[in-house]
Amino acid sequence: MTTRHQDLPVILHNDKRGLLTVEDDKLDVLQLSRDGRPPKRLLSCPLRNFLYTKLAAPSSSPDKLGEKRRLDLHSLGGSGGLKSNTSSLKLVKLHVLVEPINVPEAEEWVETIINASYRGIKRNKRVLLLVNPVGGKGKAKSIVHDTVLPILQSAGCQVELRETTHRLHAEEIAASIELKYDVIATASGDGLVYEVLNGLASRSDARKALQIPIAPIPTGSANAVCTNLFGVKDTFNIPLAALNIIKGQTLTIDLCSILLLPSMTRRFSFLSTALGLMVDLDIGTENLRWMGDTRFMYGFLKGIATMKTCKAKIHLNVVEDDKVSMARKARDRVRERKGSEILGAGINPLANKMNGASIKPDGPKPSNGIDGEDAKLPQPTQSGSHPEQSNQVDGDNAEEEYVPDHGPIPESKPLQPGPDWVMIDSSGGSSSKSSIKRSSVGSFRSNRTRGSENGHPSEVQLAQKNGGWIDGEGMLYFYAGMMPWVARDLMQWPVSISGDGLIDVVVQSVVPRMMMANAITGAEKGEAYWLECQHYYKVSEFIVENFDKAAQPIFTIDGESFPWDAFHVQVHPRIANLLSLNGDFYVSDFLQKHDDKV
Ligand SMILES: Nc1ncnc2c1ncn2[C@@H]1O[C@H](COP(=O)(O)OP(=O)(O)OP(=O)(O)O)[C@@H](O)[C@H]1O
Repeated sequence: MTTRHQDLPVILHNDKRGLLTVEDDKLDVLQLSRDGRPPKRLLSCPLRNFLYTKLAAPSSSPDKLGEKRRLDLHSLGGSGGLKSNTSSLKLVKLHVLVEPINVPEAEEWVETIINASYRGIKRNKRVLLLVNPVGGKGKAKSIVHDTVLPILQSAGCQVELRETTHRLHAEEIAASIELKYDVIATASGDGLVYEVLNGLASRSDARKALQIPIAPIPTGSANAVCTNLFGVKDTFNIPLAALNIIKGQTLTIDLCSILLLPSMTRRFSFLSTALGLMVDLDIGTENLRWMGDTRFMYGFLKGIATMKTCKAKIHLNVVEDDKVSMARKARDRVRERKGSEILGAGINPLANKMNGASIKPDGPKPSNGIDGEDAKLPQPTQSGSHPEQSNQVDGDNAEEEYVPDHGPIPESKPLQPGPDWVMIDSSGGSSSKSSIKRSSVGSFRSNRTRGSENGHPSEVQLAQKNGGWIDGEGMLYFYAGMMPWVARDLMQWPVSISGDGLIDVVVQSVVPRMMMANAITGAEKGEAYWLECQHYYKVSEFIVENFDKAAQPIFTIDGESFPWDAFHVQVHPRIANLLSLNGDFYVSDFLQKHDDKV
C-alpha cells in the first residue's frame, strides 16, 4: 500500500511559496516559482527516512489569533531506497509556515505523513544506548554525540545513554536492567551485542528480556552484524544505523547455547563459533586493531601461509548438507520476499509474518507448536531437546491456548551424539589417500528417500554429495555461523537463514596454498561456498572435542576466545531479536543470483 497523493501549500523559510508533497511513499519539499518555471526541489526523501513533524499549537493570545502556524519537519536527507544513495544520509531540519486558511489541511497532512512513515513502527521509542568508549578506533563517543544522538532526538526518541567502563560491563547492565526499553542500541563492535545478548539470556526472565531488540551502531573494529543488516557498502553507515533504531522492524534470530566442558559454563552465541585458522585470524591479530576490519584478511593470508591443521573430533546433528538444495531454498525465500518489497517505512508483510512465527500460513503445524517454516525446525532429540519450545501448545487451538513464556532458558546438559550424526575426525592431520574413508552415513540423511534398499547411501548418492567430509582429510578450520557474513570481506555462510533454527557449519579441508589463496577471490560474495574443499552442513546441534590442547588451546565464540577442551552446542530457535530496516538480513547478490547450479 503506497501513500495517496497529498499536497500542502506552505511558506518557506525564505518567504517564498512552497509545496509539501507526499506521494508514493516519498516526501518532496518544493519551492514554487511565480514565472511558470518548474518548481525547485529542496528536499526529497523516502518516507522511511522521515523522522518527525509537528504543527505548532495556536497562540493563546487574542491578538495573535489568525497568525501563521509553524510546521517542523525532521528527516534524513538523501534519496533512494535501502540500496541506493544511503551514503549521503544527513539530518535535515526544516520549518515552514502554514497560512491560517490551510491549518485544517495541515493537520490532516501531518497525520497522513506520520502514519505513513511509521507504519507499524512505534514512535518516540525509549532507547537504552550503550557506548563503549574504547571500541574500534576509540571514536564511539564523538560519533554518538555528533551524529547518533541528534538523529534519535530529532525523531522524538527518549535516550538513556550509558558508557561502559570495563569488560563485560554491557553484560552486567543487560542482566540487571528494568525491561522498560523499546530498543537496546550498542555503539561498539560485535562484542557488545554479544555481551548484551548474554546478559539478557542469563536472566530469570530471559525470554521476556530477549524480546527487546538490539540495534548495533558500528563503532567497533568488527561489525559483522552491521554488514548482515545493512550490506557491505553500508556496514559503517552511522546515520543508517541510527535510522534502524528508529524505523527498524523486529528481526527474530536464533541463539546457540555453548556448554564448555569440563567447567560446565555456558555462553550464548548469535554469530559464530570458530576453530583453527579462523581463531588465529581473529585473536592472533588483536594487535592490529588500527587496521580496522582489514586485519582479518591479513590474518587469513598469514594463516594460509603456515597451513596449520586443526585436530578435533566433531559430531554434527546434520539436517541438510546438499549445497544445491540449500542454495535453492535460500534463493526461493528471497524471491518470495520480492513481492513484498519494503515501502515507505519499510514495512515488509513477509517479515512481519515471520516475526509472528508464520512464514507459510497454510503450512502444517509441527509438534513444537510453531507454524509454517518453523515446521522445519529440528525436532527435539533425546540428547538435545529444545526446552524453550516445551511449553508451547500443540494442536489446532494453539492460538487460543498460547501463553507466552517469560521465564529463564533452562540449563544446558551435555549432548549425546545420535547414531545418525555425522562424525568428523581430523585428528589424523592432513590427508593420506590410503587412510581416507567416507564419514558416517548420517551425512547423507537428506538423500535417504532416494537411498538404496539397505538404507545406506548408494555410490551415486555419494558422488552427488559435495558436503560430505572424508575422514583423513586435514582440517584447516571449522566455522559455525548464524548469519551470512562474518566480516565485510567474508560471506562464509551465504545460505544462512534468520531464525530457521539451524546452524550453518563450514569445514574447510586442507588444500594446496595456491588453491586456498584463490578461494579468497570472491569470498566476500560467498563464492567459496561452491568449492568442494568447503564442506557445508546445516545442523541443529554439535559437539567438538580438542585433540591437541597444547597446540590449539582456544576457540572463539562470536570473536571472543575461550579455553578449548570440549564444547556442546544447541540452538534456541527464534528466541532473540535485532532490528533491521527490511525485517531480515541484507539480501546478498549471492541470493539474488540465478546460476546454472541452482
Ligand atoms: N571501558 C571499557 N574498557 C575496556 N574494555 C571495554 C570497555 N567497555 C567495553 N569493553 C570491552 O571492549 C570489547 C569491545 O568489543 P567489541 O567487539 O564491541 O568492539 P571492537 O572494537 O570491535 O572489539 P574487537 O576488535 O575485539 O572485536 C568488549 O570485550 C567489551 O567488554
